[in-house]
Amino acid sequence: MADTPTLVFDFDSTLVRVETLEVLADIALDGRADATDIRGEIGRLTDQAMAGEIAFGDALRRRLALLPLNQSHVTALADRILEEGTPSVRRNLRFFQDNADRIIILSGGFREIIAPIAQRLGIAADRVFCNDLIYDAEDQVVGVDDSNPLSRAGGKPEVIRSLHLTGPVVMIGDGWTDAEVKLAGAADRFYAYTEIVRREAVVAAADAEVPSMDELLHLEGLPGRWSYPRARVRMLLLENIHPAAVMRLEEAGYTVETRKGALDEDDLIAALKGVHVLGIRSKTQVSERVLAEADRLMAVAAFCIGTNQIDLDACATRGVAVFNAPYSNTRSVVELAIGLTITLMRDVADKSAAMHRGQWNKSADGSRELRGKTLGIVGYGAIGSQLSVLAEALGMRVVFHDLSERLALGNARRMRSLDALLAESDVVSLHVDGRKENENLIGAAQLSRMKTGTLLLNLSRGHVVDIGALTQAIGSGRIGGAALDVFPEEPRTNSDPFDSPLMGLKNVILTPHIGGSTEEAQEAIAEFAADRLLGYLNRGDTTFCVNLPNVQLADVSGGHRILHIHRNQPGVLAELNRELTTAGLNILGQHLKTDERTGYVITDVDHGYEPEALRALKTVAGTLRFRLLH
Ligand SMILES: NC(=O)c1ccc[n+]([C@@H]2O[C@H](COP(=O)([O-])OP(=O)(O)OC[C@H]3O[C@@H](n4cnc5c(N)ncnc54)[C@H](O)[C@@H]3O)[C@@H](O)[C@H]2O)c1
Ligand SMILES: O=C(O)CC[C@@H](O)C(=O)O
Repeated sequence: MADTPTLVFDFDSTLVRVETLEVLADIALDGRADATDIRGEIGRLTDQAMAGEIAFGDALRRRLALLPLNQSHVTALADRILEEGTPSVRRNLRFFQDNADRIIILSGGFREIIAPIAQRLGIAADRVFCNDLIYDAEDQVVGVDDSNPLSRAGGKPEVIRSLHLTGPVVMIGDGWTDAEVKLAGAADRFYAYTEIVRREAVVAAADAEVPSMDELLHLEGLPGRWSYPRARVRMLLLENIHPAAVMRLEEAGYTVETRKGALDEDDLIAALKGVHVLGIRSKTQVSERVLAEADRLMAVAAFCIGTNQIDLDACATRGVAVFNAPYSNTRSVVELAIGLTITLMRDVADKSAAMHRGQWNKSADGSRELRGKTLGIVGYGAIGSQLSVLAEALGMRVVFHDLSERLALGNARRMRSLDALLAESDVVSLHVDGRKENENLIGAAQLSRMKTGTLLLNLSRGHVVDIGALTQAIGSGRIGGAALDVFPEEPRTNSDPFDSPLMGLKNVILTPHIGGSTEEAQEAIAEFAADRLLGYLNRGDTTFCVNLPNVQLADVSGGHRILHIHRNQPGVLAELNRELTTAGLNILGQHLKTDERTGYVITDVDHGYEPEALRALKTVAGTLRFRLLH
């Protein structure tokens, strides 16, 4: 077809991640005393030639003259060149193989090195244009074939012109000699390929910069390994999320930006423009207003347990998936709760503070062992139930209260009411979730039901305790001490001030929301939440999603996957399938899962269909979000 473009690829630092001559220099100079100097000179010549500062043919001959190169060196590189394929080229191998008849390799490099890659990509030998090394009788390289235009300045445009290609010619490469093809009028478009090396002058001369094959194929409207270049998917991670997450997401090809603190609503709205995935911890409020303004948002990950800072319903209504890491910091919170209980029981915090002021106060008054005391756990979920096990192991009696039916572990006793638990406990530890209804769960009335001298711990959410009432109860002596890790108002960053009426009170320990802040927990959260995001973005997998139906999915293989999130209303699946049939799609497999609010349909189809036909799926009544994956 006349309009089908011919894609002309450079080789070094484009199809492979190395510069051939530099690697040959390393091999040929191995063990020589002057290796560093020669190596440096060769690198300089390569850079100057690639940036267009000296003529290519000139640079090639000068570099070869510097090298004691022989056939065995060339063969050594040829034998391992397949390992040096550029990552996104390797990923898109199938594109090369399926489109080999519209691809040309055009390089100043050498045939022996290019041939194995061309073969792997399925490109016929007569579509490879490159230099031929000349050897003497001892197999030493003495130069290149001077009659080959590619051994001279301006060789690449000359070769392309001589081919009399019909249809558009698209040149792709990292060097100046590639830019020259377009500048000399031998190509219609030139893409500066920057996955391996980025040269300013080359980028400036290009129609566009492509940091990967995925981007190139996307810009050219050609089918690649990924339905959408992952580098175009922008992720914003706030609140100092562990670098393990950034590493995992970047390694998968996504573009990740990080910021240390949380953002207020207006700043978050501004920061979310064009962002597809938001990562937060407990402080960033993802409100209805934020979501209404987020033009691209498809997923939010809470890199923590709590999700009360996110308007989950508003997210679901927009088809925005929300993930968290429900178990990764559980143990850290439990260990801190145990430590704080002992610290409160022994008045350690005040005694230590006094020592720092030079006061020695050796006394057993008010100091008690854990053993035999009753711990009342409010909220017997992941944290509460694990605390129960550890507290019993330390000799405590455990009672608990939970709104849901929970299995009592060990000898723990379930209490039918919160009041009954409060009346019986020596220590009350709060581990309820952050639902709105739990605001002031512990207020003046509840504090008055506790035994005099009871200790109170809150490592759940700040709004669960009425701080004014607690301050009074501590002042009156009803509460013997308290440890609070969470507060109704928490500073957004470490540089913002903290204030609370509890500051300075006796036997009150205040910690800056660090229950889950251990190195182990933060790394585990980072990996878990990043994996959930990758599962969703790459496969459509919603396992552990907290606001959409959970569907566990294998990788897309062979076909394409259509993901359709919709309001749970009658007839959506039937209409969707009607549209799929009209579009001529052959369905390979289909899942539907609904909750009371939302439906999620995953349809794997054969890829031989007209992509335009899929547009109709977006118009199916009730559609919230539609995505195609392959
Ligand atoms: N301080 C920290 O750094 C830190 C770290 C992790 C988790 N958290 C918080 O700890 C809390 C517990 O986490 P989890 O993983 O155990 O959650 P979870 O969902 O496993 O357990 C919470 C339990 O509380 C129960 N519950 C809710 N409201 C209740 C009420 N009014 N009365 C009795 N029971 C009630 C639920 O039924 C559930 O069993 C959450 O608020 C979470 O955000 C804090
Ligand atoms: O690390 C955080 O910001 C939150 C920790 C904790 O409250 C959680 O919900 O997991």
